[in-house]
Amino acid sequence: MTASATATIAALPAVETERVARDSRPLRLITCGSVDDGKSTLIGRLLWDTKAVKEDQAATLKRDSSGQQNDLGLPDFALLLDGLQAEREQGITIDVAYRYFSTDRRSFIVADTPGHEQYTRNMATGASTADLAVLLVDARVGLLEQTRRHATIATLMGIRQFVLAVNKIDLTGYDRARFEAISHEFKELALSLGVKQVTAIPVSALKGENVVYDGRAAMPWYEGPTLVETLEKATVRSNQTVGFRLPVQRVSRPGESFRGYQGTVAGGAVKPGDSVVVLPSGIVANVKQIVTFDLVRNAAVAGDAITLVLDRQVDVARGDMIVSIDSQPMTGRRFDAQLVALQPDGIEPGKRYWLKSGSRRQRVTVAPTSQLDLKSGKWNAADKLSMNAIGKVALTFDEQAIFDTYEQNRTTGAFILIDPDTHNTVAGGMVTGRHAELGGIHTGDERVILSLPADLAEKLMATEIFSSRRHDADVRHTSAGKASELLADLDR
Ligand SMILES: Nc1nc2c(ncn2[C@@H]2O[C@H](COP(=O)(O)OP(=O)(O)OP(=O)(O)O)[C@@H](O)[C@H]2O)c(=O)[nH]1
Repeated sequence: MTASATATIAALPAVETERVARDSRPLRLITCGSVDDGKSTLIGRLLWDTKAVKEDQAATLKRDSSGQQNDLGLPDFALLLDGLQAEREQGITIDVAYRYFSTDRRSFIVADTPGHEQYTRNMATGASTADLAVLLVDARVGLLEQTRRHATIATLMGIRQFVLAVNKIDLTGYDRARFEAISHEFKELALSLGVKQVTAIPVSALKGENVVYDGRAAMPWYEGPTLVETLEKATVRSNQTVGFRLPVQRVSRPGESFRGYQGTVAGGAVKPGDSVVVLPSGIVANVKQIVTFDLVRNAAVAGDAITLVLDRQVDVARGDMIVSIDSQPMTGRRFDAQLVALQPDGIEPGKRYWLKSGSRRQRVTVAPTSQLDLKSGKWNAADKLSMNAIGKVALTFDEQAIFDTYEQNRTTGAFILIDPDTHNTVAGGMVTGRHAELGGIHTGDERVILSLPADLAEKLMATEIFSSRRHDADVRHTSAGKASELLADLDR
């Protein structure tokens, strides 16, 4: 039942699982911990106690672990994950092994991110598809700087549910006060990151206490859920908070009479008759037909690979996006983003890259503005980013770009940056919004009469007062004071 895959940060869309969830989609989780906190033991224990380990693997495990360090006569669960090292690849490939397990209630996919160097990017990749993060600490040691680092990265990648597994609780003599002090400190950390959904659990991964089976015999003072019970109740992060998105991968023209636009639905749903807009051109059309490899369908949802047929001839090319008319993504030339720098050269100020998001590849200039200090959780001003750094940047495109925020859609809000000279992937990133810059009301002779945020300028220009009198001399000479009055009127 185990499976693994290497993924690049470009492959932010989910790795598919053949398993069908019993009552919902599988819950995706990531486990994070410092060296020796017991991450491998915990994952091994989860797989073992949920019987996700095949019999042949189980036999090997029992054999290999005989004489291992633990004298409890238990298999060394960490061995289950050993195959991973061999799967590591060079270059930009990021190692994330996906393990599958299930209970009667639900199935789970756990992203296991090995490696101590490159940890940030491995973790960012694993976290990008996860609904929940399990953070491990050693009960004897408590929270470490790493714990803050992992929690911060998980939050940045959009995770809003944390489980704190206070592991090796057996080695503290099941010390309740110790557990409570660590949980308290962690909850404060989580709150400072804006995460309110936190469950802290005292665990012995080695002995299997409070993982799948409860640990009441050893910890009668703990009345909360086990790790698996918590996971069973967690919510799945939805990728469908915005409307229909179809990044066009290919235009199919098998004959004169048929023209279809192929791609994987990246958000929302679509059915024949729906009105859609082709971006960036802005052409409106209706959906005539939805075809999959063998069927004509009456609807398609996120994750479906489809061919979309429209009711009129429109100009659509690879890299365009077909979206629902009433919930459109952002379009523009300047966006704000957060990214993880992946190459030794880091990200230089003002350098030009190729940006790839789905099937689209565009020229972009990247200007770092700040870097996250993972120790303090603060953003410090920075104009370049070194390898593994997480930074905020402004993206400026040569042409119109199309994005959702990553918070709204993890496919259409994610991208990678490619160095045009070396073809290396230099960063993986998430769009956080349109770049807020000072815009202005331009008069007919291009004089700026008032500088104000671009959104507000657009809003003002869209009003009747300005659009009808745009070239009017009165408006051209409107003073800043007068324009402010007009704005104040608008906001009333
Ligand atoms: N007593 C006790 N030992 C544990 C527990 N969990 C893990 N260990 C032991 O701690 C050591 C480290 O466990 P691992 O699972 O290899 O730790 P890890 O965090 O995966 O380490 P890396 O893979 O190096 O990052 C091993 O000797 C485990 O047997 C626990 O709950 N109780």
